[in-house]
Amino acid sequence: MTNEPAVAFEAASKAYGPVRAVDGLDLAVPPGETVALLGRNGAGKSTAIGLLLGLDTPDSGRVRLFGGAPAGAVAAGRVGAMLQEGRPVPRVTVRELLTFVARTYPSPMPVAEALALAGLTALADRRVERLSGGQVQRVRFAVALAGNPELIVLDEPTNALDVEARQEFWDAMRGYARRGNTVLFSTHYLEEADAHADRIVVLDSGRILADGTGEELKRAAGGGLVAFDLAGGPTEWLGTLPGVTSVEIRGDRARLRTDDSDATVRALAARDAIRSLEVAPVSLNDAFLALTHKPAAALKEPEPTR
Ligand SMILES: Nc1ncnc2c1ncn2[C@@H]1O[C@H](COP(=O)(O)OP(=O)(O)OP(=O)(O)O)[C@@H](O)[C@H]1O
Repeated sequence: MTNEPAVAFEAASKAYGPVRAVDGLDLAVPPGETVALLGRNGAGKSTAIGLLLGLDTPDSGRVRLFGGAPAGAVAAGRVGAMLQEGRPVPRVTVRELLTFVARTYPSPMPVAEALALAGLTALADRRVERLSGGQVQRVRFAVALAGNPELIVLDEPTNALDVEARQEFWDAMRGYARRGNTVLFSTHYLEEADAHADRIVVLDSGRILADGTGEELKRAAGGGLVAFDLAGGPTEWLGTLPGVTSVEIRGDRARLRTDDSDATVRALAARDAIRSLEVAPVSLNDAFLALTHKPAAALKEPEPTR
């Protein structure tokens, strides 16, 4: 391993006519990190991934993989990818397919190892067209592993999978990441980004809106919510409390947004204004909305877990 980032976007831009799909993107991913690219439809995730894999070239700036041009890293098998478009399912077994793909790489991962990592050992002799959607997605993951890559790039890998298939997919991905490999995946799902990535990069209109852990995004979006009963008390002083960024009064209940819940609660307690006190962290969903300033309808959420 070198000290080079696994992935580096350096002021990379790509426009389609008037649309700046990727707009001056600067992003470095060190080896071993799992990063989620989070954004709404059209945020620029797939375009960024296309640039990263050398499928497209930036209009300006550049993209480097392990310190070199993407095409070199891809040809050497250092990068595996799972893109969105589904290819027709071949009429061969899982093992046959993987064996065939592995032969196209200079130093492939042993087929049995790719099968195990993708959770497909028991399905190795099943024909691909007889698998479920979730299993096919893991076959695509195994195909991406065939070249024994150090970096894997996944464009919305769990789209259209049910909860169980999603969990199985992420288990497979984590097994790969635990070996010290780098993962970059795109998603619309906040919970998936939070649960499976070390770092979340929020993209909007081809630019980075936020970059950090789920916790950091929540903090950046304004910490928490403190609510309590006013019990007929005055309200004009609430906005001056430490940490408070906004005040909302509904009936006899005050709801304060704060970037320092602890300080806000201490100040309220000093005034004995803690009747039916409620303190809640800002949700990741709220954080994302605050960052993108878009209505909730623009977001997709995964189905609730069982
Ligand atoms: N080949 C293309 N020709 C014209 N416009 C394009 C092309 N590819 C992408 N765009 C536009 O660039 C912008 C970014 O699209 P991109 O597919 O990268 O977003 P995304 O975040 O991956 O969205 P999704 O979540 O829907 O996959 C969008 O406005 C899209 O319409």
